[in-house]
Amino acid sequence: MTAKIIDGKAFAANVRGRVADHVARLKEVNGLTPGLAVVLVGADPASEVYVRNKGKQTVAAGMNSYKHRLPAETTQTELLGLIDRLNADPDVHGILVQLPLPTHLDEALVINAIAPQKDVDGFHISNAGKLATGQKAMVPCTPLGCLMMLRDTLGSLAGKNAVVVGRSNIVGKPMAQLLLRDSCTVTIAHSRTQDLATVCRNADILVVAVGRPELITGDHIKQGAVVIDVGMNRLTRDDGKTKLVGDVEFARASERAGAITPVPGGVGPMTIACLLANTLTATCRAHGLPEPGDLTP
Ligand SMILES: Nc1nc(=O)c2c([nH]1)NC[C@@H]1CN(c3ccc(C(=O)N[C@@H](CCC(=O)O)C(=O)O)cc3)C=[N+]21
Repeated sequence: MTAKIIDGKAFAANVRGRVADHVARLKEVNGLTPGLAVVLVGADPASEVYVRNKGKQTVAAGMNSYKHRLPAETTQTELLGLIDRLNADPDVHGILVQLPLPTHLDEALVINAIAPQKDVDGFHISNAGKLATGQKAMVPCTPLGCLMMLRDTLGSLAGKNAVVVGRSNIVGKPMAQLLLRDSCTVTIAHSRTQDLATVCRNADILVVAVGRPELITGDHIKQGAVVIDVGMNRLTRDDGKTKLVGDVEFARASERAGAITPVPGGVGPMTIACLLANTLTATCRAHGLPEPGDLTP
């Protein structure tokens, strides 16, 4: 079998289009413009590019983008002060603090200082707890994007065996919660799992987010499985150029999978589209308006 390639780029463009339609209506009917504040501490070049892309797409969807660039030596008190101001600002509906933060800053403390209803990353302890207990939450963007692509590919996920490789708070754990909510039988595997290939070969749905280039090979894939590759590993080739590869060995895996996401052009673009969707959702909730049902889990 040769897998269907799930076009995350096209899917993301469709999501952004739907967000833009909702935003246009919010403006016209309610006189509201969603606003997303992005906070970047320090000057990591990769982060700069990524933050610039987010800003562009935010504006293209008709939303306001507020960028806050702080020097690497910003103190915790200064950063918490900015978050307080953004929490109190009625024009800001979503706040994203770009991770990782410089090591002298306490990431958990900073994230938990964001007002949970403005936490468009879904990283706040309150949102994680709500997701885990089936309450309405802000859902992390990457798992939300993966869920949308899985539902689009498979229809109902009920009863499927889902294996999530990776147990991070930002992808693995919330992904497992979302799959469980959709009535999958969920296994969370990780770097210490014994006989990973056997565990993975049981998966109708395989979501990989371990950050190890091409750890998952064809040998790990059940015939016809749907494979979602969250990995983004930048490798330097012999000629000095860099290339982006996932956590899945794409060529081999697509000989067995039923459908698979590429890297780049798979999960990455969906993450940003879902950030915009979450900002729209946060705006609707802040104003007691009906939520965009097609853009929330
Ligand atoms: N608070 C916080 N929230 C985040 O969501 C967050 C973060 N911090 N820190 C950094 C990571 C990284 N991240 C990416 C999302 C999309 C692409 C993306 O769209 N990639 C494209 C192109 C990649 C390329 O060619 O460089 C693709 O996969 O096709 C990349 C990276 C979000 N992050």
